[in-house]
Formats: sequence, C-alpha cells, structure tokens
Amino acid sequence: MDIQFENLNYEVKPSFWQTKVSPRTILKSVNGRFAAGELACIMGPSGAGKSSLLNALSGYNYKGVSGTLKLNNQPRDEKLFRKLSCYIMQEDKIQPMLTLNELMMFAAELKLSNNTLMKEKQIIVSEIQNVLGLSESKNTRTEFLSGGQKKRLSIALELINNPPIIFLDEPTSGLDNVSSAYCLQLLRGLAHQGRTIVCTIHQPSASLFQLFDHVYVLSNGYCVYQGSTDQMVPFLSTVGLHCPLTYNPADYIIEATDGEEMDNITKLSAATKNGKLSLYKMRKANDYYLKKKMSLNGEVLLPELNGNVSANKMLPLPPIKYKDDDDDDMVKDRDTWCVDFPTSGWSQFCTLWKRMILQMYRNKIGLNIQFYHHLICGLAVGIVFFDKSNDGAQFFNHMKFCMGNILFHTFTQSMVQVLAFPYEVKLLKQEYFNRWYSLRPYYLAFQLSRVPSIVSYQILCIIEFYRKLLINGNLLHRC
Ligand SMILES: Nc1ncnc2c1ncn2[C@@H]1O[C@H](COP(=O)(O)OP(=O)(O)OP(=O)(O)O)[C@@H](O)[C@H]1O
Repeated sequence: MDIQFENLNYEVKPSFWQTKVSPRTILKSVNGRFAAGELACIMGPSGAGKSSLLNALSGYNYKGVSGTLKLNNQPRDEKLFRKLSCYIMQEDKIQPMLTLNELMMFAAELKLSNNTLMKEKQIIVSEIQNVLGLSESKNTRTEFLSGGQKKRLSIALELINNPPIIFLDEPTSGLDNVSSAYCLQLLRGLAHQGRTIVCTIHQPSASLFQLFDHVYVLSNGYCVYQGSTDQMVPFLSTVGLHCPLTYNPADYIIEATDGEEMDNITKLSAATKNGKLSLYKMRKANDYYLKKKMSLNGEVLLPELNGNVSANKMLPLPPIKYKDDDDDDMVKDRDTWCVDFPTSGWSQFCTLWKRMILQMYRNKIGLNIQFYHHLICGLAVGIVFFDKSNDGAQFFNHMKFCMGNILFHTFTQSMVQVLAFPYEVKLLKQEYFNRWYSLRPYYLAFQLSRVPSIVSYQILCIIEFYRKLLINGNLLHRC
C-alpha cells in the first residue's frame, strides 16, 4: 500500500476567545510518498511539524487538515484506510497489571474476528512473540518490562491483525542506541515483508539513520528532503550545502535547516518542489523495491544501481488481507473516527469486562485502599450516630445521617471512576482509534466491572455503621 499526499496543509485555528491570535499554518502544502516495502522516517528539527504530518497522514487528526491524501494513487477512502492502518503513539500506552501474553491474548480476542478459533489466536500471538523477541518475557507483567520490550509490545499488539500500514510516533524515544537499533531493524524487517512503515524520529545517530529506506525531512512546515539516505549528501551539495565527511548527514541537515535558517529551507524546499521530488539510489536485491521506485510519476531522480537490501531473516507473518468482502459499501467519510469493528459488541464487552476485572483484582493497593476507606468511614459514621436511632427527638441527626450516607456512597463510587479515567482515556483513545472496540461496550464494561467491588465494599461499610444503628433501633422504619 503506497501512501501519497499532495498539497497537504495543516492549519491550527485559535479558540473563539483568542481574538488577537491569528491562525497558524503548521504544514505548508507539502507533498510526498511513502511506498510499501520501505521503512520510512519523518525527521526534522523540534517543532518542524513531524507529529502533525504523521497525525494527518494516519487520520488521527483531521481538523484543519486540507489537501489530497491518496492510497495506491487513488483518493483515499478513510474507512478502508482505518482498516488497513494502525497508529502507535510515542508514549507506551499499555494496559497495566496483565502479563505480556494475557494482554496479547485479550488483544487477539478483540482484534481478530469471532470466527477465528482460540487455538489459531494462540498460534498468531506466539508467532508474533517469537518474531519480536518477546517469548521469554511472555509471563512478565507489562509494568516490569524494559523500555525496549514495551515498545516492541506496542508493535506486537498492533501486528495481531497484521495491518499493511503502520505509523509510529518516535518509536526510539527513551531507548538507548542499542535498543533503538534493535527496534528499527525489527521495523525494517517488517517493512521489507511488504508493509508500509512510517515513523517520526527527532535526530537519529549515523548508525540508526542508515537503517531507513526512505527519509522525509521537514523544517518549518516545508519538505526539505525526500529520498534515500545515501542520496542526501549529494543532494545537499547541489544546493551548496557541503556535509563534512565525518559528519552525520542527519545532524547536518537538521542543523542546516533549523528554524532560523530560512534561506536554506527555501532553497531546499524549492529543490525538492516541497516534496514532489524524491531522490533514490536503486537497490539490486529487492525487485519489489525497484519496481516501486520506477512507478513514481516521472519526477524521481534515479541514480545508478548500487547497494544491497539486507536479507530478511524474519519469520513471515500471516498473509495481508488488503480488502474485506464488505468493503464495497465503504463510505468516504473523513471527518470521523467511526468505523466498524472486527468483533461483535457483545464479544467486545465480554473481553473488556474480563480484562478490567482481572486488572482490578490484581491491583492489590487499590483494593486495600478502598477496603480501609470503607471500614474506617463505616466505623466513624457508626460512632457519630451511635445510639441515636430510637430517639425521636434526634430527627435532624437522622436527616444528617441519611444525607451523609447518600453522599458518601455516591461520591466514593463515582470518584473511583473519575480518578481512573484520565489514565484510561489515553489507552482508550489509542485502542479505539486502532479499532480494537467501540465506545459503548467499553463504557458498559468499565461501569459494570466496578460492580463486584462496589457491592462488597458497600456491604462492609453497611455492616459497620448499620450494626450500631439498626440492631436496637428502627431507623429504617422511620426513614
Ligand atoms: N493543536 C495545536 N495547536 C497549536 N499549535 C500546535 C498544535 N499542534 C501542533 N502545534 C504546533 O505546531 C508545531 C509543530 O508541532 P509538532 O508536534 O508537529 O512538531 P514536531 O516536529 O513533532 O516536534 P517535536 O520533535 O519536538 O515533537 C509546534 O510549534 C506546535 O506548537
């Protein structure tokens, strides 16, 4: 699947109350193409618009985005595109309290259709674990995984339904050079199997830079280079920017096009026609790669054949299914994240409910806090209202008791959800965007998963303070 974009603009409009702030254009009519079978990176100085471009291409951000997005040279059908792509965000948003294998199995239940047998799901999961070098840690809880393993787990989770297009925002952030190289080599292997992999990277070291098949450099919202890594230095020379032999070309181009170097940005952007031109050095070993380059619409510079593509030693993943039987009725609707999901709503609810219950049960600290909170509050209320139930002159105290009781139960229970939600919403956003489940089953499972703990804690609390009030009295009768 080839991704093309033409005259892509991204404009941020100020909020209605920011009357003195004018709209800001982050991406300025940029063009480009990311081909299948390549590991592509978007790089550039901080604030150049890398994440904005990735968000616009993945469909994560559609407000303020204008221009043409194409898939295999055809106008892009957003609903189909969402089925074919996944987006792995910079922060590793991984469900806590579960082991790596459990998490992958839950993901398989959500992402693979209901017709897939459990045995098949297990085979797919263990195959991906083997490919990504995660088999040894499969029984490790996700919170104890190293940074590199978490990153690979994020990739593994999205590989379960084998998307042909993968977007990654800063996959090497927080990783040392060795782990970054391992992660990029892995992505490169996956890309060379035919996937389109696009990631953003801030400033790769020279060794990491060489791992990319395609580089797209942005600066100040303009495209200043597009093509293979080995063509960057000769290209820079053509516009009078001579990268010293001992210098990392990635560092050089970023320094040369840093925000204040507007002259260089203008020169380079004009030389690449703001991304319409690509510079490639053809590779012998990969026919697929070769054909792709030749099919670019006549504007590609094709220097001599040279170099080899590294052998792909990775296990092949299941064949890619590009088009579903039900794709014919696709609605061309860009302004939405709403798409259909691989599993039924009921099955999504059951899987999510199981996942949430398991997480809650394993969250011993949370359970203990709630236990002592209910115990102490039950005791305190019981002591305050001790022996007041039979006294008819204590009407106002009885009222206070009832009000306090209602407020305690209402707010205690709702606060659990309110406090958990800011963390949950980040996970939800990523999983929902990547079509794991729809919002209704999620919300239902989120609410109902709290029922067992709510009921048991309420009983504990009630035993404590009602014990004091109701054994001798008839408060309930009066109420
Ligand atoms: N929604 C928004 N509202 C206002 N400004 C925005 C918005 N989104 C992005 N920007 C601005 O656009 C510019 C580019 O942002 P973006 O996150 O794409 O940069 P980046 O190249 O990914 O930077 P970094 O490498 O530091 O993450 C920044 O100056 C940022 O402040």
